[in-house]
Amino acid sequence: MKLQRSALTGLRQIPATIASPAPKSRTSSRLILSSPPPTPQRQQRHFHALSPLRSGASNPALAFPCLDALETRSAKLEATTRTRSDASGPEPSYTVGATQKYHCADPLLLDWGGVLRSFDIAYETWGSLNADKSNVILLHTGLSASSHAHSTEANPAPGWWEKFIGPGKSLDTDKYFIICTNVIGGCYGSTGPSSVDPADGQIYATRFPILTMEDMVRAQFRLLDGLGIEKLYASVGSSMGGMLSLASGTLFPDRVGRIVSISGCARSHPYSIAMRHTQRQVLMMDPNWNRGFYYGRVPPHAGMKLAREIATVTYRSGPEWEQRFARRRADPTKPPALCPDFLIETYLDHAGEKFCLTYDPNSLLYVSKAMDLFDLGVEARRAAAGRRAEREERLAAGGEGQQSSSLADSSCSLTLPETPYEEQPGSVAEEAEAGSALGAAPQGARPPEDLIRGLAPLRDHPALVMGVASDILFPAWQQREVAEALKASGNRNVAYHELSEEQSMFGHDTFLLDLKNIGGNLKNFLG
Ligand SMILES: CC(=O)SCCNC(=O)CCNC(=O)[C@H](O)C(C)(C)COP(=O)(O)OP(=O)(O)OC[C@H]1O[C@@H](n2cnc3c(N)ncnc32)[C@H](O)[C@@H]1OP(=O)(O)O
Repeated sequence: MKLQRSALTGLRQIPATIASPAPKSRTSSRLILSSPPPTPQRQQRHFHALSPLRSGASNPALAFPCLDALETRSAKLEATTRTRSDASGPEPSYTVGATQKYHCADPLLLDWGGVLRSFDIAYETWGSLNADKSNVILLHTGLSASSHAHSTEANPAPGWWEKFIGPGKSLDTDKYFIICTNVIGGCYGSTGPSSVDPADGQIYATRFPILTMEDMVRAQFRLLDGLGIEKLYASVGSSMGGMLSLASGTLFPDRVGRIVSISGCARSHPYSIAMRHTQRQVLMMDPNWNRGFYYGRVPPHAGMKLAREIATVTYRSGPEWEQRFARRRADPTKPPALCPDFLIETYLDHAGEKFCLTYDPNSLLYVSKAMDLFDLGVEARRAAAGRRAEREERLAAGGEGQQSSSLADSSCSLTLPETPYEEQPGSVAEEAEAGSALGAAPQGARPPEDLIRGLAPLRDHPALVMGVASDILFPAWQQREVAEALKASGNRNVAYHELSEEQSMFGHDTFLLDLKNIGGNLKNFLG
């Protein structure tokens, strides 16, 4: 094998076969041009340093297997588009496994002005409904989960809460009839951006309206209406499901018996919004996203992969990764690489790989935005009610014609203001005094008045709130805030459990993994 001498050190020998010439970059020429004027000695050194450039680059170009893999996937997906005659495109159907489906033919008016003229809800059930239909538990999912919380006869694959559901389990199917739905906005059978708009027979894509948690809950209660279920024994959820659970109780206090919120919150805080923002941005910057109109074409799988990697950083914890991966590299015998190299990097890469073609990218955008918009404070709830009332009035007055103009009004036209934003020192503290600010209240402090009043509809509902100290996405202070706000609103039946770092290092994902504490407390609470 022919060997070349390393240009700068002269120490390393590089096989010529892998020493492909690096592309001439503007950066490197700029660097050379901006060097200080050469002295005779420096000139001599420069000659030695630069001479290998005459016969090629100083160093071989690095290899990028992570980018090769993305390109290969794009090419495969592209080829699928070309070879498929039905023009349905290369993206997966997303819906996995058999579910039951409820079709609601009545329009659903949404909080931010959009409307679904009709919609489907995919759902699955476990256990038996009792004669007076009083044993129903509505189980809410996290952001990207389907209704498949547990295996069923129709779909025997394990569900996302397989170990928590069953006879004698945390959600005891000997006692309760458990219903889990895919949320609207999702892609596992419920109406979402990848569904067809009944108005024109085309896929919604980003013509799908902005959603809220409350919209998702209203759709779920339409399903309950359809099943003839007047009141839930309990509303149970973790993560986004915890938000949905609280939203169910505040929207329909007479139709919910008990509330369980695990690693959820009563309103999204700026850090969680920031983390979801970055995920949406990397996804939307993937050229294949095409402003949401990628159906029938190569989907934005690279953006999805990166979004999932960022999400995974928020789902687990540093202490867990310290124990699990420490600073180990995947292959310490190889030189470092810019592609995944450390075990934590290959882990994130794997998490992104697993997810990038299993969930509809537009669903990720809409559902994660709905999480950002979540706020059960009384001011936000009043404002939403006001908007709805106004919209309903306009629709009633104008009928179908008004409906389309209401949709046009609801389309987002926000642009960044030309005047630079200026921080308002003191305003947050003042708002906190007035009881309406977001923020981590010191332990034992009274929660914001706005939230106490917003959660007041739940004052008579036995409630279980659980949090995890190692969770950075829905931090434990938010769980304490929910529990304290419920108590401050007059609720005397609030159970609060916080798992210490010793009990769980799994961060936000603890709700999926900790059968003993999460599952145990849930079982005790439900009775
Ligand atoms: C915000 C909301 O509303 S909800 C958010 C909820 N969270 C999520 O959606 C994330 C979901 N989490 C998962 O899917 C997890 O896999 C869980 C919770 C189901 C299981 O977690 P764990 O059992 O701890 O496994 P984890 O996924 O961390 O690691 C195992 C996987 O990583 C792979 N892996 C582990 N270490 C490495 C590594 N260093 N390099 C590459 N791959 C690795 C394993 O091979 C395994 O792969 P597989 O899943 O394809 O079999």
